[in-house]
Amino acid sequence: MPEREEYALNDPIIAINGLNKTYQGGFQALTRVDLTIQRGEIFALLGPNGAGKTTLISVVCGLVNPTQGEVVIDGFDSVRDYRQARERIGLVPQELTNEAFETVWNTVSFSRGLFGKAPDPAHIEKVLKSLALWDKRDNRLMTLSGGMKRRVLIAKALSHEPRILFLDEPTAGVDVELRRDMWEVVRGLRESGVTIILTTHYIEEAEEMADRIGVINRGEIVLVEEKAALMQKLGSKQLTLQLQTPLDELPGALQVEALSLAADGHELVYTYDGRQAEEGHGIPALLATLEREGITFQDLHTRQSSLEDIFVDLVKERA
Ligand SMILES: Nc1ncnc2c1ncn2[C@@H]1O[C@H](COP(=O)(O)OP(=O)(O)OP(=O)(O)O)[C@@H](O)[C@H]1O
Repeated sequence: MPEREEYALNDPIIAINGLNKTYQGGFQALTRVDLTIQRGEIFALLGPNGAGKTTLISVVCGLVNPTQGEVVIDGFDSVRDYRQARERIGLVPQELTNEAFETVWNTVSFSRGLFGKAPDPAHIEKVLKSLALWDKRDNRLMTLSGGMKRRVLIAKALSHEPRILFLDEPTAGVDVELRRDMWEVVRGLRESGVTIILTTHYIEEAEEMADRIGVINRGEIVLVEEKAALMQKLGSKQLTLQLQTPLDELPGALQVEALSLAADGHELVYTYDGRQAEEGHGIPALLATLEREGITFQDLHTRQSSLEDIFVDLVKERA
């Protein structure tokens, strides 16, 4: 393990190596998890219910001990150097666990104190302003809306100036508008230099926010990829041509894997990704073949597979 002094700025901010977690009672929630998180990125951890997302976050945050393996946070071991490691992390938990009768200001200031940090009203003010909570600073938590309560959780997590922020299902159960608000908040935090790891069920959220995406299923990381590369590699597109005259079957020249007839021969469906174009079966080649064969079409539309399709396929494959 690297000594703290040797830790370079371009080293990953989190390095997880060979992590296993077996809960008392014998349930293995994490199996050989290796994962690195780069400084300043937004990493989305996707997985179905019970996949191990919260367990993984809890181990990284030092709340749950690993059975095997290690986590190094900004150069500090999460077990051996617990205090230094934990100080670097802000955790926004899934559940709303606020003191109903406290004010926003007191709650957030108190959280900072829990990390042994000296009071810093200027920092608390900055955090509250960045989360649009400044006007509510003297309000009791019970008087806030659900969305504001969630922001208070983020403010608490940021009170001690962490470099890493974990958001466990940040927008579970909130309406679309509020979800978009939260995304703005998270983007702003990234711009201020905070590394962000979020877990989510909402594929749209990962698609919208993440620089990289990890998929966890049954305690194993089954994929980690740049979002753009993932979409390109696994995502496919479909071109549907509505034929002028229906076909009973595809002529020989069109009998390739990527092509099929649909809607009783009224539609020709072409499923493609970057590969077909490289192999000379791209759209121009298809259109040229159609012309040669005298097949005409009256309309067309395209559809791109979403991260959701990719995710469902991945998790299904390994079920
Ligand atoms: N304290 C515990 N003791 C025993 N088993 C546990 C404990 N905590 C979690 N588990 C089990 O470990 C597995 C992973 O749970 P975890 O909460 O990490 O999943 P998750 O991916 O966060 O799920 P969700 O999306 O539903 O929050 C589940 O099968 C869960 O029942």
